[in-house]
Amino acid sequence: MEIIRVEGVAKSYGKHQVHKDLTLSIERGECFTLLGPSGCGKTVLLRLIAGFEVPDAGRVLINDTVVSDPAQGINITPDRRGLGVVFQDYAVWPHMTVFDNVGYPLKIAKRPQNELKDRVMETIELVGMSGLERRLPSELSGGQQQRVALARALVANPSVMLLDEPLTNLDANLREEMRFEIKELQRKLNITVLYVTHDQEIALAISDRLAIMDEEGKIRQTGNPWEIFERPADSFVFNFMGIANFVPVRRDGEAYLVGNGEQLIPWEPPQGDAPKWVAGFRPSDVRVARQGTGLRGTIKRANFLGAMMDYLIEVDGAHLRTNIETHAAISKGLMFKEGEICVISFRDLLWFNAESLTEVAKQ
Ligand SMILES: Nc1ncnc2c1ncn2[C@@H]1O[C@H](COP(=O)(O)OP(=O)(O)OP(=O)(O)O)[C@@H](O)[C@H]1O
Repeated sequence: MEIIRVEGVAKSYGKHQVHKDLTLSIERGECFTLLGPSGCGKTVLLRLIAGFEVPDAGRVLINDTVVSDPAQGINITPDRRGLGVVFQDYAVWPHMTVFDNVGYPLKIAKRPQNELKDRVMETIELVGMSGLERRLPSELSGGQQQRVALARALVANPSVMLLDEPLTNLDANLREEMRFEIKELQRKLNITVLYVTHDQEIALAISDRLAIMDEEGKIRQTGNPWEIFERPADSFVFNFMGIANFVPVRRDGEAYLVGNGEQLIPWEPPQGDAPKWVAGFRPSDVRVARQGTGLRGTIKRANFLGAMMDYLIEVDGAHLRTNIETHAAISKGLMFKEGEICVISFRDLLWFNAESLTEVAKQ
């Protein structure tokens, strides 16, 4: 059952149209991520849902209640939408203790003192901050401050949490730890989370479902992490979810050749009659060997990245990237040097129509 519904929403700032006719549904109890490049309108959408912005057209519903509908003159204020919000720039208040920061939403809601105290202590414990109630934010680490912001968003028992890139300012280790904690909290409290980020890894790690938004604010695909990664709806999604190789192919009778060369691509050819095709594959979907069947190429660049070896390979004028675990490369004799000859084959490959580079040709 859906808990948030955005229906045909449009939003412009002056001449700049950020959203036009955007529709999106979020199910009760799921962790839903909105993933898209910087500036595509993710924060604007969250602010529209939270009630900090009013749409020019369309409606927003929360729990089947219309909370924004300019056509009807409806605009419920943020504090009456039952949402917990952690915005990137919505930091904790520096002059207030942890206790006062977390208790603030209950204080302005004029909740009785006893209830406020119990609930604040309970929420502080929930985010693992017990014992630090009297500290000021300046006496906390970045991760602890982020926990305070989370606690403040959770204290009023919201049915939905809106999180806007809450981990951006944390270092890599802390980011990973916090993303597991957010997921744990969501499961434990059985609440709905709408998470906004441009970080693919976080999105794949925490989401039940995710939506991929392009630069124009258009949603290209909605699905679970597996569907988004393995069954991208188009080349934008495919490319956005990791480095992708797009290699033009030449059709010659039944043969499909790379670039201008004479080598057959060792993969089922595309069906359909697009005038030109492009083969799309991720570096991890390329197998590299010293001999055997496959496409012959030349190692143009060999980069040691610690756990991985990253190779740039030229095949008949086309350049493609592949990577292999360093341990595997050593044990299998695949530590290539620049200029060496290699043979490549594929674990997975998708055909794209070269004209638009948007539609995946179904195999
Ligand atoms: N109050 C505003 N006035 C004018 N333009 C705005 C306003 N808020 C957002 N925009 C513009 O709307 C576009 C979308 O901004 P938004 O903050 O939603 O992007 P985002 O996808 O969240 O990006 P990021 O991942 O970098 O945070 C941007 O071009 C931004 O400049």
